[in-house]
Amino acid sequence: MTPDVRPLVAGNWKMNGTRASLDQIKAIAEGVQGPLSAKVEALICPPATLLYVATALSTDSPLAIGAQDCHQKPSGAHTGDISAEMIADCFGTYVIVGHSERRTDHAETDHLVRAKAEAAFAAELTAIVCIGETADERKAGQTLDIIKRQLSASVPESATAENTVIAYEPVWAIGTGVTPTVEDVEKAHAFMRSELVARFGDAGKKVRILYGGSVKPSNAKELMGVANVDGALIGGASLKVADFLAIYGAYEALLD
Ligand SMILES: O=C(CO)COP(=O)(O)O
Repeated sequence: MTPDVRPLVAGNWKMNGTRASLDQIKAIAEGVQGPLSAKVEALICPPATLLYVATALSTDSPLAIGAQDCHQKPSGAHTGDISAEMIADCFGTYVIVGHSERRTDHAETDHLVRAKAEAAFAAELTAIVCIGETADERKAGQTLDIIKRQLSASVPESATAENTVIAYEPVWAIGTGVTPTVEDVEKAHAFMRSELVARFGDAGKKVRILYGGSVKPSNAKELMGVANVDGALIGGASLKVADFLAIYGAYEALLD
């Protein structure tokens, strides 16, 4: 945790969810109502097909809704893509950019991710910029080099603590049930913090840095308690209402 920074517990549903899953949005929207919501923000990023209805279902809840990707242009001949403006038009307030699955499946570069984050800012969305090393890069001892490069090249110059969230997701920890040690998470997050402060000054002290990769109810308290970890980006466990709410609820004990 970072002093005076409101943590963000975010779920990334990836390519999962049909209209039947809207009941889960409703349950999460209800589940995050309560005193903890003043201290911890909750977000679900469903697939784009559910975005509009999901925001309608959560209007009376502190639950925020976001998208998983956007195009770098506001509109135009880009079959199959959605723009940041379209997300804002559906009342989404966040968009994930540069997830490792998009970097791999769609060959997205740091340069493109940065343009997408800029598109998000132009539409007044908060961009969650994902970075993280692969297993091979880690074995080669390049973890901090990769983090440094991705952070510097994927995050726009116009980033602020309000329009930008960083999600550190070691690729080898995604969907594997394996997480880095607390010491490794602490080291990576301290490094990101120092890089952000060096580049953005005081704003860099307040940019939220999420950890993502096999976050579960059983490890949430330990991981969320690490210095400079300002929340979680959760894949698989965010598809289960009870698990998402348990991870969110881990902050009850941490903020006591
Ligand atoms: O990629 C992730 C979130 O964006 C993490 O996924 P898992 O929580 O399923 O490991």
